[in-house]
Amino acid sequence: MVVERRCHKPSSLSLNRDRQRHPVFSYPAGSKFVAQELQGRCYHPLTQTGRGAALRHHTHAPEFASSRSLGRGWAGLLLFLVSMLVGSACRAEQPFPLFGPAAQEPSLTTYKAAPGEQAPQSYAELNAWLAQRTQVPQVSMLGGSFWLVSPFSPTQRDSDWVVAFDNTYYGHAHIVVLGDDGLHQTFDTGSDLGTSDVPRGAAAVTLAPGHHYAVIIHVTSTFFTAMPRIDVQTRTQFRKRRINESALMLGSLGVLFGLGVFILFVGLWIRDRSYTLYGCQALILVLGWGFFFDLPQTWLGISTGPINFTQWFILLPVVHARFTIRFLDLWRHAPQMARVGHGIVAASIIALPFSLFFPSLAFLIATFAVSIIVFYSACMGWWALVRGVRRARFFTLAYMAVVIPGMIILPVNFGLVPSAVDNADLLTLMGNSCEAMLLAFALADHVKLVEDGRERFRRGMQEAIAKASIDALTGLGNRLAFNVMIEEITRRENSDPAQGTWQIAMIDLDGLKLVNDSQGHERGDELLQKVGEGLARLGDLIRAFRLGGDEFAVIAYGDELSQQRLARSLAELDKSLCESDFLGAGVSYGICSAPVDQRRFSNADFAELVREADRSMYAHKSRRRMERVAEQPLPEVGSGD
Ligand SMILES: Nc1nc2c(ncn2[C@@H]2O[C@H](COP(=O)(O)OP(=O)(O)OP(=O)(O)O)[C@@H](O)[C@H]2O)c(=O)[nH]1
Repeated sequence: MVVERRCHKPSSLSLNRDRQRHPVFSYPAGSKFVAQELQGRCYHPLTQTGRGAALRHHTHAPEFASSRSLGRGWAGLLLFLVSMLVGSACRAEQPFPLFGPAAQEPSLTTYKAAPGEQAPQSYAELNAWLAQRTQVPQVSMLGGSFWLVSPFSPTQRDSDWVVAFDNTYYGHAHIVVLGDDGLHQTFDTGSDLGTSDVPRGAAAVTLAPGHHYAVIIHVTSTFFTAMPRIDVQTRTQFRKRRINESALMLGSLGVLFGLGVFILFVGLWIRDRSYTLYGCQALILVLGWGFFFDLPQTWLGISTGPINFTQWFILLPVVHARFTIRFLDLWRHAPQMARVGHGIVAASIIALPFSLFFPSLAFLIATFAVSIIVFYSACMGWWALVRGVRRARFFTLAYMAVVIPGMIILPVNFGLVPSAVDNADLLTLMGNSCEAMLLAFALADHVKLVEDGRERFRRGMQEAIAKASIDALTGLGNRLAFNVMIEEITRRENSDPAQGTWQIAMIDLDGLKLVNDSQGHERGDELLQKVGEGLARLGDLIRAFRLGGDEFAVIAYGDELSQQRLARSLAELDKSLCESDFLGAGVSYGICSAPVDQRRFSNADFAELVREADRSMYAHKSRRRMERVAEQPLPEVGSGD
């Protein structure tokens, strides 16, 4: 039974074009549905053989405990790296000239300095002057006033030399260079004065080969960051070295600053606290190192008063600990450790004013604060890495970049072992830049992991929807799939109206109850499957659904001829069922079609089509019933007894 509902004249567009416009039909009809795209609200059905098929092999893998063996591999590699580097640094007999030609490092004797004491005026007075001094083993890390004396003789036949007083932060140094050739040269340097060279504390002197000289330094500082050192180098060598050091210092600061600003901006933009904390952390490091190298005074002429680099480093754990907690999600995975992190934050906040009131302790507090936070973050990263947390890979690597120089430098700073490198501060700054870069990688890696997780979730949802859209018995789409397809068609037609004819057939299976009751439910299921198979074979541009029970529907697209073909196919299916051994089986159906020609289709239009097809199907069914009744032999008339 075919009921036609014409809207406009039918189209004559080619099938290929129609297929392009309606890719939903370009897969074999009757196969299972896979929802391909769940982008917010809209998704469209595809079949098993389409793109959706590739999705089936995807598995869900939670990030935690996903790759423990991989994590242990990384951890082992890092441990090996650290032990190699620290071991070779400790074996070094002389400081390794990392940043340029090695300098002469004449030995340095330290004496206590008293107020009002003057340096000797000539080399000849030196011995008598030294006899009046009280020698001490080394400068106190908590600051004070000291005399540092270092005799030396130039080892090269060169007259242009540079004497540099470095390896430590100091407030004010008055440096006197005396020689047995009558040389008497003085210069003042130090953070309190606003030095003009970066890094601080170098002066050019003219030395005659074969003569003896001495550097006498009167240094006063609230604290020292390491044991002071005097470097004597020819000017050419010194220039090379200073260019290298300055370039590396500025490069490292530039990396920190660039990463800090960029990631802070990204964090504020996407409102992600990890990024914001990371950006702040990098910028605090820039300020800390900038103050360490006296850049505000040297470049900007700003006097920083009681504020020095230490306050920035004490502030660092406040953001650093929170970044670690957030990035590794410690509140969820290790709440005790997250509490420890918050303890570090609180301790740093308390220590900040303390460092201003007790300036000589400021560096020790800063060293302690930085060591604790680096140790905490490295341990947390390590802990997470061993548990297979993928995002901890670059994170742990980043902390190795500061732990390695830290392990080499800290014992040197406290005078416990001889210096292994010639500019420990710069090495630490470079370690910080590497750390910042690796943490930026860690954030990028994290973004990728989040994106992967989102993709897995999306695919999981697609699979779930696909499963929920399939009728398990027949493999046809179910009522959900039917509704989705109608929505999809209306959406497509509205955005890109086509020319053609939409046909909907409503089909009801006859005799299922009889088969169930007389031949058993299994035979009833077989009958349903047979109908499903028959409908699935109807044609390329036809999709069949089992709406529930013994109700089926077909949506087809084509021209008038295809509509007639659909009616013929359903009639053949009915015939084959009637001739089968399923008792009283057959199909009743009604087809309704709506030609479209640049016409907007709504859900209501389709609902109307479905209703009309339904009405026509019931008409067909009742007519078949009447026919059957008519075919039955009339009951015999009583014999009249
Ligand atoms: N075997 C089987 N039976 C089902 C299934 N779903 C529904 N049924 C049964 O199918 C029967 C449908 O009953 P009716 O609607 O009267 O079906 P019918 O015998 O074809 O009669 P008409 O549709 O009125 O022509 C009910 O007894 C249901 O319990 C199924 O998945 N498998």
